[in-house]
Amino acid sequence: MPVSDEVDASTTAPEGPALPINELFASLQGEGKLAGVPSTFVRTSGCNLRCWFCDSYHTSWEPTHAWMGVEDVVAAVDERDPDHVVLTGGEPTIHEESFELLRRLGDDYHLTVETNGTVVPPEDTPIDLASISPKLATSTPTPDRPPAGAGGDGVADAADAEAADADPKATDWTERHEANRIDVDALVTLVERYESQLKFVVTGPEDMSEITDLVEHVRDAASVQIPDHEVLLMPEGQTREQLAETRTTVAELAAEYGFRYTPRIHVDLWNDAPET
Ligand SMILES: C[S@@+](CC[C@H](N)C(=O)[O-])C[C@H]1O[C@@H](n2cnc3c(N)ncnc32)[C@H](O)[C@@H]1O
Ligand SMILES: Nc1nc2[nH]cc(C(=O)O)c2c(=O)[nH]1
Ligand code: SF4
Ligand SMILES: [Mg+2]
Repeated sequence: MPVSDEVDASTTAPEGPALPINELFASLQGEGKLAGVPSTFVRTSGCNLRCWFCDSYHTSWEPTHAWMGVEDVVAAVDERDPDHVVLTGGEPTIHEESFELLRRLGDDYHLTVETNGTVVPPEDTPIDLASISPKLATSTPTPDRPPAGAGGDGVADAADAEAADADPKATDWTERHEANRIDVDALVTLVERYESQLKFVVTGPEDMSEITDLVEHVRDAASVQIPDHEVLLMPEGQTREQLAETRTTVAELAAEYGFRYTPRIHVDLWNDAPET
């Protein structure tokens, strides 16, 4: 579903600070060190990257949204009365108004921001957990790895390659995604400033050398420790079936390398249903 029924379906931005909202819902945090914690999710639309596997296709490859004033988002969160709020996307940090929203929510809620780690928020932005998911080389879209979301079957095959050639979306984004997916300085600032987790989407053993190199670089440059238990390996997969194929390998890699494994419990529970 492109835009949640729960969000006001305004197609034009209201006066004052506003955000393009794709979904706003209550669920359990499905990933990372707060997995299982009841949380209200605010999902902005729009992203500066294009992972081929993006499970939020309608915020990246085909962004759709309704505009909500920041005050209306705050009211919708207050109505659900959670302890924890998760701001996600798309990439929430590409919108200045996300920082205004966080400032408005900061006194009342524990705030997690799900981010690809390419943008540093203004210094006064309250964030209790920076959930950083740096994007690896295997996230880059190519004709062999076209977008898997909404309508795709998640299996890159000749038909997808042909479709990607015909529709230049995937190849248009190959270079742009590759050029922008990692910003070590931004990652260092984020881990120095906030309680953090580095949550890597893992497609297989070939991802491990890039993960260990990147973690080493960030550790060398940062003035804070990054313990192994804050480096999380998460299996790639938008559906139960896809996760069933990757999770054992990824769990075994976590055990082998001493990093933490995170499940995707919302996928186990509700598969790829919207607003979960
Ligand atoms: C949709 S993203 C939005 C936040 C931000 N743009 C990012 O990528 O971190 C939310 C989380 O889902 C993860 N994710 C997206 N598609 C996935 C997939 N197919 N399998 C596993 N994790 C996925 C991202 O890596 C990120 O941790
Ligand atoms: N339940 C649930 N937990 C999540 N944790 C991070 C999510 C995200 O899309 O950022 C997410 C999500 O989409 N659903
Ligand atoms: S960075 Fe996040 S929202 Fe953007 S395409 Fe990748 S997974 Fe999707
Ligand atoms: Mg999600």
